[in-house]
Amino acid sequence: MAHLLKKPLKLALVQLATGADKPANLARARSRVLEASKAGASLIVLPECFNSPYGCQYFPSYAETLQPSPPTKEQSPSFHALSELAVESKSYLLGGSIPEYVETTKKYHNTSLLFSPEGDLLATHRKVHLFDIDIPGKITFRESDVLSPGNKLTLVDIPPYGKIALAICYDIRFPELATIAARKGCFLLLYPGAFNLTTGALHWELQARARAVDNQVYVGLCSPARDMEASYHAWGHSMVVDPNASVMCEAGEKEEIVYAELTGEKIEETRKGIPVYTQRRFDVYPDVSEGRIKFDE
Ligand SMILES: NC(=O)CC(=O)C(=O)O
Repeated sequence: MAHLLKKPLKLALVQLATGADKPANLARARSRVLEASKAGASLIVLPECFNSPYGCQYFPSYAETLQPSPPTKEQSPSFHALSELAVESKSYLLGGSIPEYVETTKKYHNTSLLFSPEGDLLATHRKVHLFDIDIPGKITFRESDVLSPGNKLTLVDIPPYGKIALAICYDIRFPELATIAARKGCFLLLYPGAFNLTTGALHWELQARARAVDNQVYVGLCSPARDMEASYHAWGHSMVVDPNASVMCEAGEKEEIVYAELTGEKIEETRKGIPVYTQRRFDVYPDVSEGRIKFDE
């Protein structure tokens, strides 16, 4: 049987310390991505809102325009920084997310961008599930006050490795998206994400391990570093989880790069040992991946 992951892949998650200065964020991202590439990573991930602070009050002033593609440097300095950096680092590079403004619709989105080692934009994913929560005395957050949701799943082929799925932070809480991506052949689910001190302690690792064990695939979560001077306190703890739901690597709270070696054999071995993958009873319940789904493959 052909492996879902056709060649071993070194994945790097850059838990970047971000601040209010966008050019400084981009410069910092550059030096950390080059460090990861020197360490042998061929897929490098930056966190959610890696070019800006995270918060509704920041989205409009940091937003960049991506259309028409490619945008000019004035429209999207982050697009060009990522594209050039992918070439320089000779890696697949996921710009975790940036605030995006769409002139035609006058809407803002939380959008991640994946570039090939040749610097081409392979995919964009707009956060599908917006982070609207209210835990009294702890945290209230309403992304939908400013942002609009994306309306598609994003599965991308990254030759010679195979297919990966892109989603952002709160998207991880919706297991249907992960299940569909896995059933469509993805070997890795990537979630740049900024959980916080309340929800991070509760659910960050649990969600990562749950999506992995449900689907017997690799899962990567990449957070900004924690900054207690910022208005939003990111959880940190970027991690890669293997298809058996074991944590392969985990960052602390500060800026750090964590690495994991992914192999197709590990997926096959996990699925052979506990063969839920082939034991599903779609005669009893429907296969969610067969429904009406909006894709960007
Ligand atoms: N920030 C998010 O989008 C999600 C989050 O913090 C959570 O789900 O918890």
